[in-house]
Amino acid sequence: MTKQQLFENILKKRSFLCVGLDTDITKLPKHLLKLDNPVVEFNKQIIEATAEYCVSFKPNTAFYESRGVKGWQDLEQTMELIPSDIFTIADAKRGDIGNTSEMYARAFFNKKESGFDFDSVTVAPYMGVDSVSPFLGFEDKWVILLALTSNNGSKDFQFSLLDGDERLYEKVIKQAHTWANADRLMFVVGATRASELEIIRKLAPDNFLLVPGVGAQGGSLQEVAQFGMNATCGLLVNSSRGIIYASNGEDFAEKARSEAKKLRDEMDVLLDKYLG
Ligand SMILES: O=c1ccn([C@@H]2O[C@H](COP(=O)(O)O)[C@@H](O)[C@H]2O)c(=O)[nH]1
Repeated sequence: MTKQQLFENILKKRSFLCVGLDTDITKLPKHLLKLDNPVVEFNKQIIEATAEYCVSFKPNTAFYESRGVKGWQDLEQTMELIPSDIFTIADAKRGDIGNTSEMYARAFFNKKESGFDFDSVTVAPYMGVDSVSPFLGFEDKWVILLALTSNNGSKDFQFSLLDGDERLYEKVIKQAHTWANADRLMFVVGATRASELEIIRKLAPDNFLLVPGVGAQGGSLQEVAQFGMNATCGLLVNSSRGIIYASNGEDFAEKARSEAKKLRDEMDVLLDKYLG
């Protein structure tokens, strides 16, 4: 999917919501556990209930990898259920020496070999250009590079001051601009770091930002939009637990739908306010 197509979907749906499919089998509603494939059934109902209100789905691969072969099969079946006009993110946080990164890229982008055809994958920048460029070798696919993460531990390294008063996350963003342009490269910025968004927008005026951390982690959607929105919206705001576990009863899909709609309705107002 191109940047323009993503922006058109945002305008059409009046939403920049990304629903996180972080499906933990221990948190599923009890009535689903009797089924042969509870994770896929749960995801199917969540996708059907929320697709109208979001422009992206983001399975965090850890929730599937932790269950071995069955988890990978569930992820593959889940991906088949996502409508083709919705942007997909493999939140896998990969990156290794070049030839290994090439294998990771094939795992998420080469459907013929692996069964997966994600639009994008999250990548850690720490190992540098040769660890990221294999992902960029796949035409029309996106790299979403970790810049400033939402967790407390982000302070351990990402805020470190380098020579000339530059912080490590700023260097990541600047350097990454020499690897790819805003048509193929997004950055992860936590919603809990909204105060940094003004600086980040100066460094990355045109890039989409994937912003996790609203909902369960307490980040503010209003602040993210105020400081982070650009002329093509430039934001994909993720909520996982706040939507998919809104209820663990038989009404889980209905409750997920209302949570997604609530966020979409707020986004609609914010799009009016900042994009006109
Ligand atoms: O900085 C980061 C990077 C990734 N994540 C991931 O996003 C979701 C957030 O889930 P919630 O339930 O909405 O808190 C999850 O998959 C994280 O691994 C992040 O939170 N922060």
